[in-house]
Amino acid sequence: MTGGGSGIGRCTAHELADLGANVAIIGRKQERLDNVTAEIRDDGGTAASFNCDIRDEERVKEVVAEVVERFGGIHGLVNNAGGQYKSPLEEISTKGFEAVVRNNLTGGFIFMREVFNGYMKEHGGSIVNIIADIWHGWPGFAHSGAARGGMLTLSESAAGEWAEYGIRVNALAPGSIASSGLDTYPEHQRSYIRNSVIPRQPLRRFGTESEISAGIVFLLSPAAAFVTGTCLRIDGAAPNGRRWVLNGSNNNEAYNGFHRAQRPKILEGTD
Ligand SMILES: CCCCCCCCC/C=C/C(=O)SCCNC(=O)CCNC(=O)[C@H](O)C(C)(C)COP(=O)(O)OP(=O)(O)OC[C@H]1O[C@@H](n2cnc3c(N)ncnc32)[C@H](O)[C@@H]1OP(=O)(O)O
Ligand SMILES: NC(=O)C1=CN([C@@H]2O[C@H](COP(=O)(O)OP(=O)(O)OC[C@H]3O[C@@H](n4cnc5c(N)ncnc54)[C@H](OP(=O)(O)O)[C@@H]3O)[C@@H](O)[C@H]2O)C=CC1
Repeated sequence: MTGGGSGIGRCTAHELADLGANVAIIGRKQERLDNVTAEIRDDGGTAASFNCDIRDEERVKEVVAEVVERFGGIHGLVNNAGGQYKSPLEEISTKGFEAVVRNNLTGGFIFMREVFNGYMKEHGGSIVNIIADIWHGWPGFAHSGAARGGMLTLSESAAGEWAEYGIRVNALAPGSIASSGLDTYPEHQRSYIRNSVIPRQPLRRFGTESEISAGIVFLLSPAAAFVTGTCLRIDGAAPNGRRWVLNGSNNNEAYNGFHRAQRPKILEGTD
């Protein structure tokens, strides 16, 4: 479980441990990892923490070997670690773009490859890659949208290539989830989500960490034995990228910046 020290990862680690799994809690901040490991042990479960930056290839190799040594195998991998910052596309530096892609795509790729080579190739397993609500883009988070879109197709490719090894690979896309991760954003951004994003979503509320962990557990479990190469969207039917068009009373305002000659024929005579 990468990113197991907080939020969705912590919640999923608890749920997996309750179901009897031995859980490897992976992340960078040792105190968080130790806290979650202690919580699970207090509840009677089995867990161990592994300090690791998912972008550090050599450390990932070591951690995969340590987990196999400690628990005897890796039957499930949850690539959950990730995050990004909000920025207009034109202001994202190349360094910032690459940092976000490395955290949300390359790191997950490294983990998948190492778990495949270090255990699953011989024994099979299930991989769940956490992405985001990236349909129709992710305005304000273009770097992360690009990385998560990459993670989606990476999951589909891996599902095709690794099916013969008994490995299932799926993505899971959370919508707006009331998690510790969301709490890291400044209040004005959170209130924008609360007041402008959530009301345009059919279920009109934030999702919870446990609603995401339930989906992860399903995809890891034998109940999903015939599910691979797909994406489970748990988002209350959030429109995300489409919100820019859905914002007005009709769609015409989306064309306001266009010269008359460029406007679609269907809009002629509507203003
Ligand atoms: C609509 C409302 C929705 C409001 C919010 C909507 C949320 C939607 C739901 C999503 C929820 C979640 O994902 S929950 C997960 C929450 N957690 C996070 O998001 C954690 C975010 N942070 C990180 O993971 C990392 O800091 C990350 C961004 C990957 C960068 O890590 P690194 O250590 O590799 O890199 P750094 O050295 O920090 O930065 C590298 C460069 O990146 C750029 N950079 C980094 N942070 C920056 C920042 N805050 N602002 C500008 N630029 C930044 C700069 O160019 C940096 O270079 P210099 O200029 O040289 O410094
Ligand atoms: N909450 C939401 O609304 C949504 C969340 N998501 C995604 O779901 C996932 C979990 O989010 P959530 O629980 O909300 O947020 P959190 O910020 O609580 O969780 C992210 C976790 O990832 C770990 N992490 C980040 N970067 C690295 C790294 N390079 N190496 C190792 N660990 C890392 C962090 O721990 P540490 O800093 O200690 O390493 C942290 O525990 C993230 O990928 C997030 O982007 C997607 C859509 C919506």
